[in-house]
Amino acid sequence: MKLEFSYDFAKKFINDHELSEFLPQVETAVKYLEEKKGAGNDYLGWIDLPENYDKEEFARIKKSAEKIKSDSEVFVVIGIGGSYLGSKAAIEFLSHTFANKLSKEKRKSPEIYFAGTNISGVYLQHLIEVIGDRDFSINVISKSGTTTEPALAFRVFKNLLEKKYGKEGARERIYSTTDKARGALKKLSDEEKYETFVVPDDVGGRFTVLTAVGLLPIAAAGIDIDELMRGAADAMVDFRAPFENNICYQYAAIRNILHRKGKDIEILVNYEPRLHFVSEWWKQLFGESEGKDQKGIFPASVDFSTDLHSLGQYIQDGKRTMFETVISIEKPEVEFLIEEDKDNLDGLNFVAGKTMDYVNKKACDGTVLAHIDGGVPNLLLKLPEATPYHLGYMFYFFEKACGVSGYILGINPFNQPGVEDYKRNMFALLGKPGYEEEGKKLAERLKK
Ligand SMILES: O=P(O)(O)OC[C@H]1O[C@](O)(CO)[C@@H](O)[C@@H]1O
Repeated sequence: MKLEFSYDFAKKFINDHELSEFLPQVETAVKYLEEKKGAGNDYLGWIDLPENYDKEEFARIKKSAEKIKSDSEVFVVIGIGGSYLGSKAAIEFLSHTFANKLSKEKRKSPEIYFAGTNISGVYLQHLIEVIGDRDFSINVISKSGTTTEPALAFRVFKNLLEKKYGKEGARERIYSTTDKARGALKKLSDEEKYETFVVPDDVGGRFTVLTAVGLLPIAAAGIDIDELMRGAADAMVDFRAPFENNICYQYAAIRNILHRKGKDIEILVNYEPRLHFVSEWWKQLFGESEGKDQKGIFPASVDFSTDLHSLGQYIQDGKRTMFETVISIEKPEVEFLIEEDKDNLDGLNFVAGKTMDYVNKKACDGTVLAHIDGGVPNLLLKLPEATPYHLGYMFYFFEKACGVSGYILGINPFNQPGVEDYKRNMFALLGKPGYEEEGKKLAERLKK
C-alpha cells in the first residue's frame, strides 16, 4: 500500500448515486488537465515533473547539498509561500522532531532555519543570535526576486555573510533559486556568480516542491531526494488510472460533492506533529488554487489531539459547514511503550503495556466517529509510514487532486491574482515610488 483513501465515513452524507452522477464532471476536469486545455494550461509543468526534470541540475543539487553539509553548521532558507512551504513540510515530516537541537554528530546535517516568511525584525534578530559566530550558508528562493519578505531577509543575510567571509567567501555560501532568465534575483545571481538553480516557468510557486525550490533544502537536511522523486513518479503513473481505481480523482470528486452540500471548509487533520507543515503546504496549495471568483473550499488544518482541546468543541458542535480529511501514519517510527504505575493515581494503568501510537489511533477512531455523529463528514487518508518515498507520493496525490478539483469548481487553479491587492496597498503606504497618489488615499482611509 502506498496511500489509502476512504470515504466510508462520509457515506452517511452522500447518496450512492451521487458519485456516479458526478463522474462526467470529473472526467471533463481530468481531460482539461491531461490534454492541457483548461485555464492556466501554461502552468502544468508539475504534471510530468517526476520523470521529466533537469537531471544535470538534480546532480548539482546533491553536490551543493554535500558542500553545505560539509562547510556549514547552520543553513538559512529564505523564501515565502510556495518558495518555502514544500521544503519546510518535507524537512519537518522526515527529520527528528528536534533536529536543530541534536548534537552535530547525531544530526549529520546543518541546523536549518527559515527566514523571509514574515516581516518581523524580532525574528530576524533572534535568528542572527542563534547563528552566532558559526559557519553558515543561505539559499535564497524567489521566482520573482522582488517579493518583499524574502528580499528583505536576503539583504540581511547577504550582508552578514559578506561581513563575515568577504565578498568572495560569501559568494561560495549563497545559493540562489530563481527564474531561469528574468528578475532582480537572477540578475544579481549572474553578476555575483552564485550557484543558481531554476524555478521552471511552467510550475507555479505552490507546485514547486519537487523542483530545486524544494529539493535543495530537503537534500541539505540529509533527506534522500531520489526516494522522494521515486514516490512522486509512482504516483504520477498510478493517478492516471480510471476513476474507479484512482483515489486522487475520488478525493477531488468527494470534496466537491460535499462542498455543494454546504460544506465550505475542509479541515486537514493530523495526529502526528511531524505533519503540521504538510498541512501548511496543503493549505497554500488548495487555498491559492481554489479561492477565487468568490468561490472555493476554505482549507483549514488542526493538529490533534492538541487542538481537540481547543477547536474540538467547534468541530463537534459548531456551525455545520465543514468536513475533515484525516491523515494517519500507519507504522510509527517509534514504538513508545506506556509503563505500569504502582500508584495509578491518574487511573491510566488500563493502557499500561500498550504503545502511545495505539492510544493515539484510538483517539483518532473515537474522534472520527464522534465527528460524523456531530454532522462532520470524514475522509481518511492512510500513509503507510513517514518515508521520503511516501511523502513524494502524497505530494503528487494532492497536487493532481488540486488541479482536478479546481477545474471541477470552474476556476483557474494555477493563477493567484488576489494576492497582489495587499502588496499594492503595502507599497502605497510605504511610499514606494509610483504609488504616491494611492498612498495618500489609503492614509486618509486609515485616519477615519
Ligand atoms: O517565489 P516568489 O516570487 O518570491 O513568490 C513567493 C510566493 O508569493 C506568491 O506569489 C504570492 O504571495 C505565491 O504564489 C508564491 O508562492
